[in-house]
Amino acid sequence: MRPDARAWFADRTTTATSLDRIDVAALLHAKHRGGHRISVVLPARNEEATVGRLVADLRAHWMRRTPLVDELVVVDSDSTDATAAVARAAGASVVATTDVLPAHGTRRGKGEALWKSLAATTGDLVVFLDADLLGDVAHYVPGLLGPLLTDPQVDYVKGCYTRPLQVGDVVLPAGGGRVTELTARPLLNALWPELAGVVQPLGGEYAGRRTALEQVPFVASYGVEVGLLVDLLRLGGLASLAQVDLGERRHTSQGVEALGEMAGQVVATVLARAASAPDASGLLTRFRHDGAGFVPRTSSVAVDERPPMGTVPEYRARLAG
Ligand SMILES: O=c1ccn([C@@H]2O[C@H](COP(=O)(O)OP(=O)(O)O)[C@@H](O)[C@H]2O)c(=O)[nH]1
Ligand SMILES: O=C(O)[C@@H](COP(=O)(O)O)O[C@H]1O[C@H](CO)[C@@H](O)[C@H](O)[C@H]1O
Repeated sequence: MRPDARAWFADRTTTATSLDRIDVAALLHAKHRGGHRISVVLPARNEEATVGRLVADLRAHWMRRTPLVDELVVVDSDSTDATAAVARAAGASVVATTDVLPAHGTRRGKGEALWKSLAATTGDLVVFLDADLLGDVAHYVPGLLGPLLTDPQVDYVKGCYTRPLQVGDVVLPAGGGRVTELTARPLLNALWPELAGVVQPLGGEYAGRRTALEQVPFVASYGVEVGLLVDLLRLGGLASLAQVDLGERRHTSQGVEALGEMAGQVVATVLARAASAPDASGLLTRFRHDGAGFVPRTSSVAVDERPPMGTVPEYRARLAG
């Protein structure tokens, strides 16, 4: 690792692997002393199997027992299952991406749900968690908030964790984060070596200051994490970033075929951010074998992004109001 990445990794990595490793009382005090309002956002597309327990746990811990979180919003991202009803029944506020900033239309993708979440929440600190997380992850919330509540220089905090991989009924102790290991990490190391210390650049659990998040574009697809990381590096420098070891992360994993398109979206975003990038086609061709021969399938992975929320008139009017 380059000296700047190594120094960042040493200075900006903290540990919050369980609740007994976190001084929640101190965080509550810092929240009140700083006059902070905290939003938790769960982008969810067809997560009826996991979103209810997750919402119930997070509300019990951080809204009922300990008033750390002020609002918990599930962003329903064109779900075709009962995600919205299950989340609402568990106590979450639920907004459909189509209902937020309707004049701007709705694009497909996780990043779109996250971009719209800024217009559907009010916290000056925003925590993002995937809605397909498994196991006890309540500590993720105070863990991610810690650096934001205690260090005014930090604008964005990434969770990091070991990533078991579930294959059928077997859970392998490692192997998760396939797009990270095979695509994002090599590209980030090559193009932004100062980010080499980021353990989970694509991890879906992170938190940020609204004042920073509203100044950067949100890639509508799965390119959103890598796009935010590069854009927030450019906005505030390495010193404005931090990461927290949250222990282990398990989630409902997609197959390699779906991850192929995700990887394409990550690569397209990296190419769009790397000024020296050739004029990327925005297309990805993959192949299946139909028994007789290889059948190509081309899909668009072109970067489709939303502008910084701070430039959207309706958002600015809401802030002014
Ligand atoms: O168009 C989308 C795709 C995904 N997601 C959500 O984003 C999170 C991460 O997506 P996914 O689990 O598909 O990615 P993985 O974790 O498998 O890489 C999950 O809560 C999804 O429900 C979303 O809100 N809209
Ligand atoms: O890190 C990764 O390689 C991918 C896939 O993880 P798995 O191989 O399914 O554990 O998962 C992440 O990437 C997505 C794109 O940035 C994020 O949106 C997901 O939240 C995150 O789980």
